[in-house]
Amino acid sequence: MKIMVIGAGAVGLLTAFYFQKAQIDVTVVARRKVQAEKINREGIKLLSGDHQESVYPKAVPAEEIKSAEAEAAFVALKQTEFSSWVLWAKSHLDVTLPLVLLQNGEGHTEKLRDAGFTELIRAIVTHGAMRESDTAVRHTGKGKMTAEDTSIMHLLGKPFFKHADFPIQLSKNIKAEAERKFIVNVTVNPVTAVYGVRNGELLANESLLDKAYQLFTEAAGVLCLDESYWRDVLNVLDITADNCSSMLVDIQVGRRTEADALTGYVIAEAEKQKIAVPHTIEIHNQLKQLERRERID
Ligand SMILES: NC(=O)C1=CN([C@@H]2O[C@H](COP(=O)(O)OP(=O)(O)OC[C@H]3O[C@@H](n4cnc5c(N)ncnc54)[C@H](OP(=O)(O)O)[C@@H]3O)[C@@H](O)[C@H]2O)C=CC1
Ligand SMILES: CC(C)(CO)C(=O)C(=O)O
Repeated sequence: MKIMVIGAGAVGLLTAFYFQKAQIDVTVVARRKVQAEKINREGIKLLSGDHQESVYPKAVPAEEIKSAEAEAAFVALKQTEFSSWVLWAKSHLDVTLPLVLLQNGEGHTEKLRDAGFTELIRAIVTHGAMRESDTAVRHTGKGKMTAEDTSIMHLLGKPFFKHADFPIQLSKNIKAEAERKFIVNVTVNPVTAVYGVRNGELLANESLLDKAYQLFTEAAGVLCLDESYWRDVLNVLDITADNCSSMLVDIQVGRRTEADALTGYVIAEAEKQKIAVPHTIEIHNQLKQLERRERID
C-alpha cells in the first residue's frame, strides 16, 4: 500500500515513522522544501526513552505535489493551518482520496466536506509526540490511534491492530471517541495555557481545578454529555501530570493555539443553542490576548 502523510510535525513524523517501519510505502508531504530535503537525506529518527531508530521514507515539498499517488493520506497539520491547507488540498488532491484526519478539536471535517471531499475518516490520537528537529520526533507518551471503522482503515490499520508501540483500533462510533477527547482538551488545555502550569497542577490546586470544572460543565451542556466524562478528565490529568499541554507549548513558543477549534467551537455551538457559556468566553478571550502578546510568527 502507498500512503501520504501530510504535515511533518510531531504527529506526522510519528505516523510516518511507524508506517514506514511496517514496510508501507510512505511519502511525507512537508510544507518547507528544506525539511523535505533533510528527510530525504537523513530519514526520520524516532526517540523513545533511550531507544533511537531511523527509517527512510520519501519526502516532497507540498508545492511539488501534482496529484496524489497514494491510496490514502493522513493529514497531520494543526487546526490553525487548516483553512489555508484546504485551499491547497482542493487544487492538489482528488476529492475521492481517503483522508484520515488526526486533528484535536472540531470544525475541520466540515471544512473539507464543504470543499467537496467525500472520503473523510476521523481518527483520535492519544499518543504524546514532540518534534525535536525537522527529522527527529520523540514519542513522549504511548497512547493509540482510534480511527473510524471503514474498509480502507481495515487495510491500513491491519499491521497495527496488535502493535505494542503504535496500536490502531477501529471504532463504529468515532463521534463518541472524538467527544471524549474534545471534552478533555477543551477543559485542560485553556486552563494550563492561561495559568502557565503543567497538567498535574490542576489536580494540586483547587482553584484551577474549579476553573477546569466550569469549562467542563459548559462544554458538556453544549455537547449533551453527562457528568461521567469528568472522570475521564481527572484520569487524563493524573496520567499526563508532568506534561505541558499542547496549548501551553503553543503560547510558550509564540504560536497560534487551537483555541478556535476548542473553546471557539463551544462558543459557536452555544450561540446556536442559545446557551450561556460565560467562563468559556472569558478564557477564550484571555487566550486570544495571550496569543497576540506572545506571537512571533
Ligand atoms: N503532538 C501531540 O502529542 C498530539 C497532537 N495532536 C493533534 O494533532 C494535530 C497536529 O499536531 P502536531 O503534530 O503536534 O503539530 P505540529 O505543529 O508539530 O505539526 C504541524 C505540521 O504541519 C505542517 N504544516 C502546516 N501547514 C502545512 C501545509 N499547508 N502543508 C503541509 N504541512 C503543513 C507544519 O509545517 P512547519 O513545520 O513548516 O510549520 C508542521 O510540520 C493537532 O491538531 C494536535 O492537536 C493530537 C494528539 C497528540
Ligand atoms: C491530553 C492532553 C491534554 C495532554 O497534554 C492533550 O491532548 C494536549 O495537550 O493537547
